[in-house]
Amino acid sequence: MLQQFEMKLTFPFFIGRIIATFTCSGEKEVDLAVQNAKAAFKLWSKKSGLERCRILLEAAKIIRVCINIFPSRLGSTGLYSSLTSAFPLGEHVQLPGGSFGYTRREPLGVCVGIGAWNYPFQIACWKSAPALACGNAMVFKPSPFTPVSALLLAEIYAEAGVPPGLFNVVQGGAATGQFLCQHPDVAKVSFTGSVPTGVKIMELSAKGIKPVTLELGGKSPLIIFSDCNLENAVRGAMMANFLTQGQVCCNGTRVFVQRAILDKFTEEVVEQTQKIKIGDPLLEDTRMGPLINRPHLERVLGFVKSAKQQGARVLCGGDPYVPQDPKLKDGYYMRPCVLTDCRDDMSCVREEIFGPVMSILPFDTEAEVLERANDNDTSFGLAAGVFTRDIQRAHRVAAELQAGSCFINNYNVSPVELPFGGYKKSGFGRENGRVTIEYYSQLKTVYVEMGDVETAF
Ligand SMILES: NC(=O)C1=CN([C@@H]2O[C@H](COP(=O)(O)OP(=O)(O)OC[C@H]3O[C@@H](n4cnc5c(N)ncnc54)[C@H](O)[C@@H]3O)[C@@H](O)[C@H]2O)C=CC1
Repeated sequence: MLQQFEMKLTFPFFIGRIIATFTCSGEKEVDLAVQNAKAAFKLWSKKSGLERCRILLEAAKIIRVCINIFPSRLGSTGLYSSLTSAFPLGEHVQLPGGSFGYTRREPLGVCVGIGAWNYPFQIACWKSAPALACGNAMVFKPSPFTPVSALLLAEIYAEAGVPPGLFNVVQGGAATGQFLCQHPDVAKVSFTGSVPTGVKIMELSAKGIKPVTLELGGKSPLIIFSDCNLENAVRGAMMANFLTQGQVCCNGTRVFVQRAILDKFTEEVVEQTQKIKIGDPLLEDTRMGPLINRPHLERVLGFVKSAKQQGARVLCGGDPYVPQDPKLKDGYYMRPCVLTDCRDDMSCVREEIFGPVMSILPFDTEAEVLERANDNDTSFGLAAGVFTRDIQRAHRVAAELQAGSCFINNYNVSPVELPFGGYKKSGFGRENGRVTIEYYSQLKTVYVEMGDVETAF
Protein backbone atom coordinates (compact mmCIF):
# COMPACT_ATOMS: atom_id res chain seq x y z
CA MET A 1 0.00 0.00 0.00
CA LEU A 2 2.67 2.53 1.01
CA GLN A 3 4.69 1.56 -2.04
CA GLN A 4 1.79 2.58 -4.19
CA PHE A 5 1.65 6.03 -2.56
CA GLU A 6 5.32 6.47 -3.28
CA MET A 7 4.88 5.67 -6.93
CA LYS A 8 2.07 8.12 -7.28
CA LEU A 9 3.95 10.86 -5.51
CA THR A 10 6.90 10.84 -7.85
CA PHE A 11 4.73 12.39 -10.56
CA PRO A 12 6.65 15.33 -12.03
CA PHE A 13 4.01 17.95 -11.24
CA PHE A 14 6.42 20.86 -11.43
CA ILE A 15 7.46 20.70 -15.08
CA GLY A 16 4.27 21.96 -16.66
CA ARG A 17 2.99 18.60 -17.92
CA ILE A 18 -0.44 17.04 -17.50
CA ILE A 19 -0.07 14.10 -15.14
CA ALA A 20 -3.64 12.90 -14.80
CA THR A 21 -7.08 13.58 -16.21
CA PHE A 22 -10.20 13.49 -14.08
CA THR A 23 -13.84 13.52 -15.01
CA CYS A 24 -15.97 16.15 -13.28
CA SER A 25 -18.64 14.75 -11.01
CA GLY A 26 -22.11 15.80 -12.11
CA GLU A 27 -25.34 16.00 -10.13
CA LYS A 28 -25.79 12.22 -10.27
CA GLU A 29 -22.31 11.42 -8.94
CA VAL A 30 -22.62 14.06 -6.22
CA ASP A 31 -25.93 12.53 -5.14
CA LEU A 32 -24.38 9.06 -5.10
CA ALA A 33 -21.50 10.28 -2.94
CA VAL A 34 -23.89 12.00 -0.52
CA GLN A 35 -26.13 8.91 -0.29
CA ASN A 36 -23.12 6.67 0.39
CA ALA A 37 -21.93 9.09 3.05
CA LYS A 38 -25.40 9.18 4.58
CA ALA A 39 -25.49 5.39 4.87
CA ALA A 40 -21.99 5.24 6.38
CA PHE A 41 -22.87 8.04 8.81
CA LYS A 42 -25.64 5.92 10.36
CA LEU A 43 -23.10 3.33 11.54
CA TRP A 44 -20.14 5.63 12.22
CA SER A 45 -22.11 8.05 14.39
CA LYS A 46 -23.12 5.16 16.66
CA LYS A 47 -19.53 4.15 17.34
CA SER A 48 -17.98 5.18 20.63
CA GLY A 49 -15.40 7.94 20.69
CA LEU A 50 -12.76 5.35 21.51
CA GLU A 51 -13.57 3.26 18.43
CA ARG A 52 -13.37 6.31 16.17
CA CYS A 53 -10.17 7.37 17.92
CA ARG A 54 -8.49 4.04 17.15
CA ILE A 55 -9.21 4.34 13.44
CA LEU A 56 -8.16 7.99 13.13
CA LEU A 57 -4.99 7.28 15.07
CA GLU A 58 -4.18 4.56 12.56
CA ALA A 59 -4.73 7.07 9.73
CA ALA A 60 -2.39 9.50 11.51
CA LYS A 61 0.24 6.75 11.71
CA ILE A 62 0.03 6.05 7.98
CA ILE A 63 0.30 9.78 7.20
CA ARG A 64 3.36 9.97 9.46
CA VAL A 65 5.02 7.10 7.57
CA CYS A 66 4.23 8.84 4.28
CA ILE A 67 5.42 12.24 5.48
CA ASN A 68 8.87 11.97 3.94
CA ILE A 69 7.38 11.42 0.55
CA PHE A 70 4.47 13.73 1.13
CA PRO A 71 5.42 17.41 1.08
CA SER A 72 2.89 18.60 3.64
CA ARG A 73 2.83 19.22 7.35
CA LEU A 74 1.31 16.38 9.34
CA GLY A 75 -2.45 16.66 9.18
CA SER A 76 -4.76 17.19 12.07
CA THR A 77 -5.77 13.53 12.09
CA GLY A 78 -3.56 12.84 15.10
CA LEU A 79 -4.95 15.68 17.15
CA TYR A 80 -8.59 14.85 16.53
CA SER A 81 -8.06 11.18 17.13
CA SER A 82 -6.93 12.10 20.63
CA LEU A 83 -9.86 14.47 21.19
CA THR A 84 -12.32 11.87 19.95
CA SER A 85 -11.84 9.64 22.94
CA ALA A 86 -13.22 12.43 25.14
CA PHE A 87 -16.17 13.05 22.83
CA PRO A 88 -19.07 13.80 23.13
CA LEU A 89 -18.49 16.58 25.62
CA GLY A 90 -21.61 17.53 27.51
CA GLU A 91 -22.47 19.20 30.79
CA HIS A 92 -24.76 18.38 33.63
CA VAL A 93 -26.85 21.19 35.12
CA GLN A 94 -28.63 20.76 38.46
CA LEU A 95 -32.11 22.38 38.59
CA PRO A 96 -34.56 23.13 41.46
CA GLY A 97 -36.41 20.20 43.04
CA GLY A 98 -33.84 17.60 42.05
CA SER A 99 -34.59 17.90 38.36
CA PHE A 100 -31.64 18.36 36.07
CA GLY A 101 -30.59 18.90 32.51
CA TYR A 102 -27.72 17.70 30.45
CA THR A 103 -26.28 18.52 27.06
CA ARG A 104 -25.03 16.18 24.39
CA ARG A 105 -22.77 17.10 21.48
CA GLU A 106 -24.11 15.25 18.48
CA PRO A 107 -22.72 15.00 14.94
CA LEU A 108 -24.36 16.98 12.15
CA GLY A 109 -24.56 14.31 9.45
CA VAL A 110 -23.02 14.56 5.99
CA CYS A 111 -20.59 17.48 5.88
CA VAL A 112 -19.12 18.90 2.70
CA GLY A 113 -15.52 20.10 2.42
CA ILE A 114 -14.49 22.27 -0.52
CA GLY A 115 -10.80 23.04 -0.82
CA ALA A 116 -8.43 25.53 -2.45
CA TRP A 117 -5.33 24.40 -4.37
CA ASN A 118 -2.52 25.80 -2.24
CA TYR A 119 -2.41 23.21 0.58
CA PRO A 120 -4.52 20.45 -0.96
CA PHE A 121 -3.61 17.60 1.41
CA GLN A 122 -3.53 19.75 4.52
CA ILE A 123 -6.90 21.37 3.76
CA ALA A 124 -8.46 17.93 3.24
CA CYS A 125 -7.05 16.81 6.63
CA TRP A 126 -8.02 19.98 8.49
CA LYS A 127 -11.62 19.51 7.39
CA SER A 128 -12.10 15.76 7.40
CA ALA A 129 -10.27 14.85 10.65
CA PRO A 130 -12.48 16.91 13.00
CA ALA A 131 -15.58 16.08 10.93
CA LEU A 132 -14.98 12.33 11.21
CA ALA A 133 -13.82 12.58 14.82
CA CYS A 134 -17.16 14.17 15.73
CA GLY A 135 -19.04 11.27 14.11
CA ASN A 136 -19.89 12.91 10.77
CA ALA A 137 -19.35 11.71 7.22
CA MET A 138 -17.66 13.95 4.64
CA VAL A 139 -17.83 14.47 0.91
CA PHE A 140 -14.75 16.42 -0.12
CA LYS A 141 -14.16 18.31 -3.34
CA PRO A 142 -10.57 19.39 -3.96
CA SER A 143 -9.68 22.21 -6.32
CA PRO A 144 -9.62 21.04 -9.94
CA PHE A 145 -5.97 22.19 -10.02
CA THR A 146 -5.00 19.68 -7.30
CA PRO A 147 -7.26 16.64 -7.60
CA VAL A 148 -4.84 13.88 -6.54
CA SER A 149 -3.89 14.26 -2.88
CA ALA A 150 -7.47 14.10 -1.53
CA LEU A 151 -7.70 10.67 -3.21
CA LEU A 152 -4.56 9.60 -1.37
CA LEU A 153 -6.15 10.72 1.87
CA ALA A 154 -9.21 8.63 1.01
CA GLU A 155 -6.93 5.62 0.47
CA ILE A 156 -5.20 6.28 3.79
CA TYR A 157 -8.54 6.47 5.61
CA ALA A 158 -9.68 3.23 3.94
CA GLU A 159 -6.40 1.53 4.90
CA ALA A 160 -6.86 2.74 8.49
CA GLY A 161 -10.33 1.21 8.73
CA VAL A 162 -12.65 4.12 7.97
CA PRO A 163 -15.82 2.45 6.63
CA PRO A 164 -16.57 2.66 2.89
CA GLY A 165 -18.54 5.78 1.95
CA LEU A 166 -17.68 7.76 5.07
CA PHE A 167 -15.09 9.91 3.31
CA ASN A 168 -15.82 10.43 -0.38
CA VAL A 169 -14.00 12.54 -2.93
CA VAL A 170 -15.79 14.13 -5.86
CA GLN A 171 -13.92 15.97 -8.60
CA GLY A 172 -14.79 19.14 -10.43
CA GLY A 173 -15.06 22.92 -10.29
CA ALA A 174 -17.79 25.43 -9.50
CA ALA A 175 -20.71 23.35 -10.83
CA THR A 176 -19.77 20.30 -8.74
CA GLY A 177 -19.32 22.56 -5.70
CA GLN A 178 -22.77 24.02 -6.22
CA PHE A 179 -24.41 20.59 -6.42
CA LEU A 180 -22.79 19.77 -3.09
CA CYS A 181 -23.89 22.98 -1.35
CA GLN A 182 -27.46 22.63 -2.64
CA HIS A 183 -27.91 18.98 -1.80
CA PRO A 184 -30.78 18.57 0.70
CA ASP A 185 -28.97 15.79 2.61
CA VAL A 186 -25.88 17.89 3.29
CA ALA A 187 -25.84 19.28 6.83
CA LYS A 188 -22.82 21.62 6.72
CA VAL A 189 -20.33 23.17 4.32
CA SER A 190 -16.73 23.94 5.21
CA PHE A 191 -15.00 25.98 2.53
CA THR A 192 -11.46 27.22 1.93
CA GLY A 193 -10.96 29.57 -0.96
CA SER A 194 -11.46 33.10 -2.21
CA VAL A 195 -13.88 35.72 -0.88
CA PRO A 196 -16.09 35.86 -4.03
CA THR A 197 -16.58 32.08 -3.97
CA GLY A 198 -17.15 32.23 -0.20
CA VAL A 199 -20.05 34.63 -0.81
CA LYS A 200 -21.61 32.20 -3.30
CA ILE A 201 -21.18 29.24 -0.96
CA MET A 202 -22.84 31.16 1.84
CA GLU A 203 -25.75 32.18 -0.39
CA LEU A 204 -26.33 28.60 -1.54
CA SER A 205 -26.04 27.22 1.97
CA ALA A 206 -28.37 29.88 3.35
CA LYS A 207 -31.19 28.48 1.21
CA GLY A 208 -30.97 25.21 3.13
CA ILE A 209 -30.14 26.94 6.50
CA LYS A 210 -26.84 25.07 6.53
CA PRO A 211 -24.05 26.25 8.80
CA VAL A 212 -20.85 27.17 6.98
CA THR A 213 -17.21 27.55 7.93
CA LEU A 214 -15.43 29.98 5.63
CA GLU A 215 -11.63 30.15 5.45
CA LEU A 216 -11.05 32.93 2.95
CA GLY A 217 -8.27 35.16 1.71
CA GLY A 218 -6.12 37.75 3.42
CA LYS A 219 -3.79 40.71 3.06
CA SER A 220 -2.19 40.54 6.44
CA PRO A 221 0.04 43.12 8.10
CA LEU A 222 3.40 42.33 9.64
CA ILE A 223 4.61 45.14 11.94
CA ILE A 224 8.30 45.41 12.70
CA PHE A 225 9.28 47.83 15.47
CA SER A 226 12.80 49.25 15.66
CA ASP A 227 13.45 47.55 19.03
CA CYS A 228 13.03 44.06 17.51
CA ASN A 229 15.66 41.38 17.12
CA LEU A 230 16.42 42.29 13.53
CA GLU A 231 17.70 38.88 12.50
CA ASN A 232 14.50 37.23 13.66
CA ALA A 233 12.34 39.94 12.10
CA VAL A 234 14.02 39.35 8.73
CA ARG A 235 13.49 35.60 9.08
CA GLY A 236 9.86 36.22 10.06
CA ALA A 237 9.29 38.46 7.05
CA MET A 238 10.76 35.79 4.75
CA MET A 239 8.47 33.14 6.26
CA ALA A 240 5.53 35.55 6.03
CA ASN A 241 6.03 36.12 2.31
CA PHE A 242 7.89 33.36 0.54
CA LEU A 243 6.70 30.10 2.07
CA THR A 244 5.13 27.92 -0.67
CA GLN A 245 5.96 30.56 -3.28
CA GLY A 246 3.83 33.06 -1.36
CA GLN A 247 0.67 31.05 -2.06
CA VAL A 248 -0.45 31.14 1.56
CA CYS A 249 -3.69 32.78 2.68
CA CYS A 250 -2.33 34.15 5.96
CA ASN A 251 0.89 35.61 4.53
CA GLY A 252 2.04 38.91 6.04
CA THR A 253 2.50 40.72 2.75
CA ARG A 254 2.14 44.28 4.05
CA VAL A 255 5.42 44.60 5.88
CA PHE A 256 5.37 47.77 8.01
CA VAL A 257 8.87 48.70 9.17
CA GLN A 258 9.63 51.44 11.69
CA ARG A 259 11.66 54.11 9.96
CA ALA A 260 14.76 53.90 12.19
CA ILE A 261 15.54 50.37 10.93
CA LEU A 262 14.02 50.63 7.46
CA ASP A 263 17.30 50.70 5.52
CA LYS A 264 19.00 47.97 7.53
CA PHE A 265 15.93 45.71 7.42
CA THR A 266 15.43 46.24 3.69
CA GLU A 267 19.07 45.54 2.91
CA GLU A 268 18.98 42.28 4.91
CA VAL A 269 15.69 41.10 3.42
CA VAL A 270 16.87 41.72 -0.13
CA GLU A 271 20.13 39.87 0.55
CA GLN A 272 18.26 36.84 1.95
CA THR A 273 15.67 36.91 -0.83
CA GLN A 274 18.32 36.84 -3.53
CA LYS A 275 19.79 33.73 -1.92
CA ILE A 276 16.56 31.69 -2.20
CA LYS A 277 17.27 28.60 -4.26
CA ILE A 278 14.56 28.16 -6.89
CA GLY A 279 14.01 24.89 -8.71
CA ASP A 280 12.87 21.29 -8.41
CA PRO A 281 10.69 21.13 -5.27
CA LEU A 282 11.61 17.51 -4.68
CA LEU A 283 15.28 18.33 -4.11
CA GLU A 284 16.42 18.76 -0.51
CA ASP A 285 18.07 22.16 -0.95
CA THR A 286 15.34 23.81 -3.05
CA ARG A 287 13.60 26.60 -1.16
CA MET A 288 11.15 27.82 -3.78
CA GLY A 289 9.28 25.86 -6.45
CA PRO A 290 6.93 26.90 -9.24
CA LEU A 291 3.59 28.66 -8.95
CA ILE A 292 0.42 26.65 -9.49
CA ASN A 293 -0.20 27.37 -13.18
CA ARG A 294 0.49 29.76 -16.06
CA PRO A 295 -2.53 32.12 -15.55
CA HIS A 296 -1.64 32.50 -11.87
CA LEU A 297 2.02 33.25 -12.69
CA GLU A 298 0.89 35.89 -15.21
CA ARG A 299 -1.43 37.39 -12.60
CA VAL A 300 1.33 37.65 -9.98
CA LEU A 301 3.75 39.19 -12.51
CA GLY A 302 0.94 41.60 -13.46
CA PHE A 303 0.81 42.82 -9.84
CA VAL A 304 4.54 43.57 -9.95
CA LYS A 305 4.09 45.46 -13.22
CA SER A 306 1.25 47.61 -11.89
CA ALA A 307 3.18 48.23 -8.64
CA LYS A 308 6.00 49.72 -10.76
CA GLN A 309 3.52 51.82 -12.71
CA GLN A 310 2.09 53.12 -9.44
CA GLY A 311 5.54 54.20 -8.20
CA ALA A 312 6.88 51.22 -6.24
CA ARG A 313 10.51 50.21 -6.71
CA VAL A 314 11.51 46.58 -7.36
CA LEU A 315 14.55 45.79 -5.23
CA CYS A 316 14.86 42.23 -6.48
CA GLY A 317 13.00 39.57 -8.45
CA GLY A 318 9.49 39.94 -9.80
CA ASP A 319 10.38 38.42 -13.17
CA PRO A 320 9.95 34.94 -14.69
CA TYR A 321 12.71 32.45 -13.92
CA VAL A 322 13.91 29.55 -16.04
CA PRO A 323 15.84 26.96 -13.98
CA GLN A 324 19.02 25.55 -15.47
CA ASP A 325 17.70 21.99 -15.40
CA PRO A 326 16.20 21.56 -18.92
CA LYS A 327 13.37 19.35 -17.65
CA LEU A 328 12.05 22.29 -15.61
CA LYS A 329 11.98 24.79 -18.46
CA ASP A 330 8.18 24.72 -18.82
CA GLY A 331 7.50 25.13 -15.09
CA TYR A 332 5.82 28.30 -13.81
CA TYR A 333 8.74 29.83 -11.94
CA MET A 334 9.40 33.41 -10.92
CA ARG A 335 12.02 35.10 -8.77
CA PRO A 336 10.75 36.25 -5.36
CA CYS A 337 10.19 39.98 -5.28
CA VAL A 338 10.75 42.74 -2.72
CA LEU A 339 8.98 46.04 -3.36
CA THR A 340 9.80 49.32 -1.64
CA ASP A 341 8.50 52.91 -1.89
CA CYS A 342 5.04 51.38 -1.44
CA ARG A 343 1.95 53.33 -0.38
CA ASP A 344 -1.21 52.03 1.28
CA ASP A 345 -3.34 52.84 -1.80
CA MET A 346 -1.32 50.75 -4.27
CA SER A 347 -2.90 47.58 -5.64
CA CYS A 348 0.09 45.49 -4.47
CA VAL A 349 -0.70 46.65 -0.91
CA ARG A 350 -4.49 46.42 -1.09
CA GLU A 351 -5.09 43.19 -2.99
CA GLU A 352 -4.23 39.59 -2.25
CA ILE A 353 -1.45 38.65 -4.72
CA PHE A 354 -0.98 35.02 -3.58
CA GLY A 355 2.58 34.93 -4.88
CA PRO A 356 6.15 35.69 -3.70
CA VAL A 357 5.82 39.48 -3.54
CA MET A 358 6.66 41.47 -0.39
CA SER A 359 5.63 45.12 -0.05
CA ILE A 360 7.65 47.19 2.44
CA LEU A 361 5.91 50.20 4.03
CA PRO A 362 7.65 52.59 6.45
CA PHE A 363 5.90 53.85 9.60
CA ASP A 364 6.69 56.14 12.54
CA THR A 365 4.40 55.50 15.52
CA GLU A 366 2.47 52.61 17.05
CA ALA A 367 -0.87 54.42 16.78
CA GLU A 368 -0.27 55.24 13.13
CA VAL A 369 0.73 51.71 12.15
CA LEU A 370 -2.23 50.15 13.95
CA GLU A 371 -4.64 52.38 12.10
CA ARG A 372 -3.03 51.56 8.76
CA ALA A 373 -2.74 47.84 9.51
CA ASN A 374 -6.44 47.58 10.39
CA ASP A 375 -7.69 49.81 7.64
CA ASN A 376 -7.03 48.04 4.40
CA ASP A 377 -9.81 48.65 1.88
CA THR A 378 -10.50 45.00 1.26
CA SER A 379 -11.51 44.38 4.93
CA PHE A 380 -9.51 41.19 5.27
CA GLY A 381 -8.64 40.06 8.79
CA LEU A 382 -7.00 36.66 8.58
CA ALA A 383 -3.66 37.13 10.33
CA ALA A 384 -1.18 39.71 11.60
CA GLY A 385 2.30 39.76 13.11
CA VAL A 386 4.38 41.96 15.37
CA PHE A 387 8.11 41.94 16.06
CA THR A 388 9.26 43.84 19.16
CA ARG A 389 11.26 43.20 22.33
CA ASP A 390 8.79 45.27 24.38
CA ILE A 391 6.50 42.64 25.90
CA GLN A 392 3.77 45.11 26.83
CA ARG A 393 3.70 46.61 23.38
CA ALA A 394 3.60 43.12 21.81
CA HIS A 395 0.41 42.18 23.68
CA ARG A 396 -1.14 45.65 23.32
CA VAL A 397 -0.64 45.56 19.55
CA ALA A 398 -1.86 41.94 19.27
CA ALA A 399 -5.04 42.95 21.13
CA GLU A 400 -5.65 45.89 18.77
CA LEU A 401 -5.02 44.04 15.49
CA GLN A 402 -8.24 43.01 13.77
CA ALA A 403 -7.21 39.51 12.75
CA GLY A 404 -8.11 35.95 13.66
CA SER A 405 -4.47 34.92 14.24
CA CYS A 406 -1.70 37.14 15.60
CA PHE A 407 1.94 36.10 15.72
CA ILE A 408 4.31 37.71 18.22
CA ASN A 409 7.98 37.50 17.19
CA ASN A 410 7.34 34.84 14.55
CA TYR A 411 5.12 34.33 11.52
CA ASN A 412 3.26 31.53 9.71
CA VAL A 413 3.44 28.93 12.43
CA SER A 414 0.13 27.09 12.51
CA PRO A 415 0.25 24.22 15.01
CA VAL A 416 -2.92 22.12 14.82
CA GLU A 417 -3.45 22.62 18.55
CA LEU A 418 -4.30 26.29 17.94
CA PRO A 419 -7.51 27.52 16.29
CA PHE A 420 -7.14 29.13 12.88
CA GLY A 421 -9.60 31.39 11.05
CA GLY A 422 -10.46 34.90 10.03
CA TYR A 423 -12.05 38.16 11.10
CA LYS A 424 -14.03 40.38 8.76
CA LYS A 425 -14.07 39.22 5.12
CA SER A 426 -11.48 36.54 5.80
CA GLY A 427 -14.33 34.37 6.99
CA PHE A 428 -15.70 32.81 10.16
CA GLY A 429 -15.71 29.56 12.02
CA ARG A 430 -12.41 28.03 13.08
CA GLU A 431 -10.27 25.11 12.03
CA ASN A 432 -7.92 23.25 14.39
CA GLY A 433 -7.81 23.33 18.16
CA ARG A 434 -10.52 21.99 20.46
CA VAL A 435 -12.95 24.70 19.39
CA THR A 436 -13.42 23.08 15.96
CA ILE A 437 -15.52 20.38 17.61
CA GLU A 438 -18.20 23.06 18.01
CA TYR A 439 -18.26 23.61 14.26
CA TYR A 440 -18.76 19.92 13.44
CA SER A 441 -21.40 19.11 16.02
CA GLN A 442 -24.68 20.37 17.36
CA LEU A 443 -25.77 20.73 20.94
CA LYS A 444 -28.79 18.91 22.28
CA THR A 445 -30.29 19.88 25.63
CA VAL A 446 -32.15 17.21 27.59
CA TYR A 447 -34.39 18.24 30.50
CA VAL A 448 -35.08 15.54 33.12
CA GLU A 449 -38.08 15.93 35.47
CA MET A 450 -37.67 14.29 38.87
CA GLY A 451 -40.98 15.46 40.33
CA ASP A 452 -44.58 15.74 39.15
CA VAL A 453 -45.72 17.84 36.24
CA GLU A 454 -47.00 21.22 37.42
CA THR A 455 -49.66 22.36 35.04
CA ALA A 456 -51.29 25.72 34.45
CA PHE A 457 -54.43 24.00 33.29
N1 LIG B 1 -8.24 31.07 5.03
C1 LIG B 1 -7.70 29.96 4.62
O1 LIG B 1 -7.55 29.01 5.39
C2 LIG B 1 -7.23 29.80 3.21
C3 LIG B 1 -7.72 30.59 2.18
N2 LIG B 1 -7.31 30.41 0.88
C4 LIG B 1 -7.79 31.33 -0.16
O2 LIG B 1 -8.14 30.61 -1.33
C5 LIG B 1 -7.95 31.42 -2.49
C6 LIG B 1 -7.18 30.65 -3.53
O3 LIG B 1 -7.76 29.43 -3.78
P1 LIG B 1 -8.67 29.15 -5.08
O4 LIG B 1 -8.71 27.67 -5.24
O5 LIG B 1 -8.18 29.97 -6.22
O6 LIG B 1 -10.09 29.70 -4.61
P2 LIG B 1 -11.50 29.59 -5.33
O7 LIG B 1 -12.45 30.35 -4.48
O8 LIG B 1 -11.41 29.94 -6.77
O9 LIG B 1 -11.86 28.02 -5.30
C7 LIG B 1 -11.89 27.30 -4.09
C8 LIG B 1 -12.75 26.06 -4.27
O10 LIG B 1 -14.11 26.41 -4.49
C9 LIG B 1 -14.61 25.75 -5.65
N3 LIG B 1 -15.65 26.61 -6.24
C10 LIG B 1 -15.47 27.63 -7.12
N4 LIG B 1 -16.65 28.22 -7.38
C11 LIG B 1 -17.59 27.57 -6.66
C12 LIG B 1 -19.02 27.72 -6.50
N5 LIG B 1 -19.70 28.66 -7.14
N6 LIG B 1 -19.65 26.88 -5.65
C13 LIG B 1 -18.98 25.93 -4.97
N7 LIG B 1 -17.65 25.73 -5.09
C14 LIG B 1 -16.96 26.55 -5.92
C15 LIG B 1 -13.38 25.54 -6.49
O11 LIG B 1 -13.56 24.53 -7.46
C16 LIG B 1 -12.34 25.18 -5.45
O12 LIG B 1 -12.45 23.84 -5.05
C17 LIG B 1 -7.18 32.63 -2.00
O13 LIG B 1 -8.04 33.73 -1.87
C18 LIG B 1 -6.70 32.21 -0.63
O14 LIG B 1 -6.43 33.26 0.24
C19 LIG B 1 -6.43 29.44 0.56
C20 LIG B 1 -5.90 28.62 1.54
C21 LIG B 1 -6.22 28.77 2.93
